[in-house]
Amino acid sequence: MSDGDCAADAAAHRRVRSRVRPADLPATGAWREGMPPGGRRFADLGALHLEAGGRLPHVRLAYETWGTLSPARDNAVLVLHALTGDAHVTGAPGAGHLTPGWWSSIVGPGLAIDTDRWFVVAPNVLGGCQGSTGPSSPAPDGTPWGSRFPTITVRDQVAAEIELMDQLGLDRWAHVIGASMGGHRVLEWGVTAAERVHSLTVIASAAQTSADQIAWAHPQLAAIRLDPAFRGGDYYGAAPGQGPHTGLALARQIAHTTYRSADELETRFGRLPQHAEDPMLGGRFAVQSYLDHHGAKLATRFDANSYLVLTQTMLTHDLGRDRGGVEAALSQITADVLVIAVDTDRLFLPEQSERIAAGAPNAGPVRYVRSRHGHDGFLVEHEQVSRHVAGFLAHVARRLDR
Ligand SMILES: CC(=O)SCCNC(=O)CCNC(=O)[C@H](O)C(C)(C)COP(=O)(O)OP(=O)(O)OC[C@H]1O[C@@H](n2cnc3c(N)ncnc32)[C@H](O)[C@@H]1OP(=O)(O)O
Ligand SMILES: N[C@@H](CCO)C(=O)O
Repeated sequence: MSDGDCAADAAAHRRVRSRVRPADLPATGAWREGMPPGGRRFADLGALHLEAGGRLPHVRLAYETWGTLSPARDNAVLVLHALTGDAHVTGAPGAGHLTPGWWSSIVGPGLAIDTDRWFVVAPNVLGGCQGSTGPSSPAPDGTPWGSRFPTITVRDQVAAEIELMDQLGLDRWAHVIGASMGGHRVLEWGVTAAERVHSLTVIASAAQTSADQIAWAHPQLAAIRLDPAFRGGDYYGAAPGQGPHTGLALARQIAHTTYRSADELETRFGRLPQHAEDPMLGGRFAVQSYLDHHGAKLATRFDANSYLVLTQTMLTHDLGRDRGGVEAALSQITADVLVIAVDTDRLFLPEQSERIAAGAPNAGPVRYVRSRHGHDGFLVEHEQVSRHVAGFLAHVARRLDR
């Protein structure tokens, strides 16, 4: 079994995947200066001592790169994915393959994060299942960590990313950008390694997880843990397709509802039945079918233990922990900061973005994406996100004299 395999428990699902996923991309050795971009690479980072205690004896991060590092090494941009994202941000030409990524409309030649200009690096997060060390990776005894995977935090994830940066030979990111869970890490970079980041963009995120967000996550965690196929987290030896897919799909259904706005669901689906199904006779409404679809789809591409571990890092996310509170922590950020919120986001409320902008000394006013889609607006509203990010990066380039 390879490190961080999202489908470790679901070989059967490989047959239904409709397109090539990052796990199928060519794996190459670590990136070295002067190398062309292309494919997924791995960085072996050694042991990591964890914030909550304990250690991971061997940490590996999978990552992809696009563009070329400038001779002055001043054009490196770090892109940090959200909960179920991965290192495959874009399939821009020149990246060695043309499979679209989750931000293909934002990152690429001539796009907002212009890979003709910036050297872009995107790691799969620690705890994930797309090549980086996570619960499906082998523990020292050679079997998957499963239930034994230690508690990790956003700070541990960033500590691993700092190790990656060192291994790549980079001193300072020109820019670090991420949304949602990616935004947690962006902010943590800004505090933990203030001197190593020139500028930040944090999208649809928060400096501290709210009670409401913890509440929404609570039944998601329970849905996975209560699936009999979860087996306390040690399900990797199960027959193909016998993993905790039901629990994971249910968790995604709960989450997906929070990723979209009530208004959108009403406008798109209203009370329409799903095709010929009759809700009066036990059939589904269209919105139920929509959630079934998204739940089932995630279960084909993600590992339930990673979902738990990463969700837990979001729950414990608190930029102010042991730093005198959120405002004291935000005040330590020296980077220029762009904060973007989605006006209809009912999970990461615009107030949470306003708090970041008010607290980070070099943040401008919050820029709003106007969308009917809610939290997922950062993945859907490409033009608006591009406009805000491109404008800010032009400012960053001027400040760097690039
Ligand atoms: C950084 C990251 O976050 S990376 C991870 C991003 N990707 C995901 O999160 C995957 C989950 N998908 C999503 O969250 C969203 O689809 C997004 C954000 C990627 C795109 O949003 P939208 O373009 O608005 O897509 P939408 O939410 O309408 O979903 C479309 C899907 O629902 C399906 N669908 C729509 N109506 C119904 C229905 N009544 N019954 C069943 N399925 C339905 C469509 O067929 C389509 O399926 P497909 O994605 O398999 O092609
Ligand atoms: N669709 C996003 C939402 C979380 O921000 C994801 O799955 O990562």
